[in-house]
Amino acid sequence: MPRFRWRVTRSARSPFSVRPGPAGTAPRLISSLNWKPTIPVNWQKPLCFLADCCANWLNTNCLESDLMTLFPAMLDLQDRLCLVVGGGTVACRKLQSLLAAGARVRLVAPDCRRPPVQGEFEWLRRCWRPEDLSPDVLLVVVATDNPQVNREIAETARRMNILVNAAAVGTRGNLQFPAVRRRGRLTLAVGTEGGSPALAGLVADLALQRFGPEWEFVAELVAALRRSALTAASGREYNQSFLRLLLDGGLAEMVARGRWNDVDQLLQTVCGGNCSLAALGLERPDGNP
Ligand SMILES: C[C@@]1(CC(=O)O)c2cc3[nH]c(cc4nc(cc5[nH]c(cc(n2)[C@H]1CCC(=O)O)[C@@](C)(CC(=O)O)[C@@H]5CCC(=O)O)C(CC(=O)O)=C4CCC(=O)O)c(CCC(=O)O)c3CC(=O)O
Ligand SMILES: NC(=O)C1=CN([C@@H]2O[C@H](COP(=O)(O)OP(=O)(O)OC[C@H]3O[C@@H](n4cnc5c(N)ncnc54)[C@H](O)[C@@H]3O)[C@@H](O)[C@H]2O)C=CC1
Repeated sequence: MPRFRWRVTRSARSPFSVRPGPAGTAPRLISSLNWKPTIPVNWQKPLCFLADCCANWLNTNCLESDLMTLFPAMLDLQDRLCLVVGGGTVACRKLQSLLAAGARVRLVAPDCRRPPVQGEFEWLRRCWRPEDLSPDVLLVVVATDNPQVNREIAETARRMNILVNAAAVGTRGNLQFPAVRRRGRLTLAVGTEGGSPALAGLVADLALQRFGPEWEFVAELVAALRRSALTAASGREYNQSFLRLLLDGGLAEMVARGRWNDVDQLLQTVCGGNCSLAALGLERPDGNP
């Protein structure tokens, strides 16, 4: 069966409105659709009302996630205060990712089902209170199993310009966590704008298979190369052509197989005679100079 999908770019609007007619005449029905309605005058007001109701309903119930074009960004959360409300599996997963990012985390929940294996956090062992959203909170994860509480926290936080990660259905947030996999400094982050978080996880897993453990070293190497040989001033094309030559020359495979002499050889061929792992300040993982 074909599946209809609303394509609305901003908030949904009723396609109809009523404008007052000239003095003494009935109000006019204005349609923004390419359809000129011939509707009996006494139907016009109820029809507008109905269309408004539909638009409101769509706005609050269906279109929130479809409307968004989220801006993907990497946040520096080091020492920033993040609040996690709820202590279930979901909240604990988010707690763990925030701690891994170096955030200062405050958990507000009567229980904590899966305490993180690593990292320290503050735990207010009770239910959420409005004063928990102090102005020094940068972001709040809303993950209780109580929809009303979730909505209240999210609304209060948005009013205070605090970023809201709404983990639960029916709560409106403005920051979603993507599925993240890492190879050292190479971060693979996949999002589906709330469409299917499980798919995001699956695609991230596929990407991780494609970029195996050797990519951690590859990313280190090209970062060192960028600091020394490649430069921001040279622009993208210059940088990319170097990187292409290295990758097409089999850099990742050489690293994966520990062929460090070949890596040095490739660096010399592509980047010039003096370039080598040692010259870039990188230790060979096999310990040889
Ligand atoms: C909007 C968002 C807000 C946010 O939480 O940030 C959100 C919302 C919701 N998730 C729900 C369900 C599930 N979420 C997961 C898993 C993940 N969810 C994550 C992110 C996001 N989830 C954000 C959108 C991101 C995007 O779309 O790109 C990931 C990527 C990152 C992370 O959580 O850190 C992590 C992947 C972990 C990984 O593999 O890396 C699984 C699978 C599992 O648990 O294994 C399920 C069950 C299967 C399914 O439903 O798909 C429900 C329904 C709850 C209910 O039915 O009660 C809601 C609420 C709703 O849909 O309104
Ligand atoms: N975003 C995501 O990835 C996913 C989100 N969800 C949704 O996230 C929500 C939480 O899911 P789970 O962790 O599985 O729930 P859970 O039932 O395991 O835990 C709920 C937690 O909320 C706490 N809580 C309840 N009222 C509270 C209050 N007033 N103040 C502070 N804490 C309070 C409870 O003590 C408990 O620790 C649910 O709405 C669920 O549907 C579910 C799966 C994945």
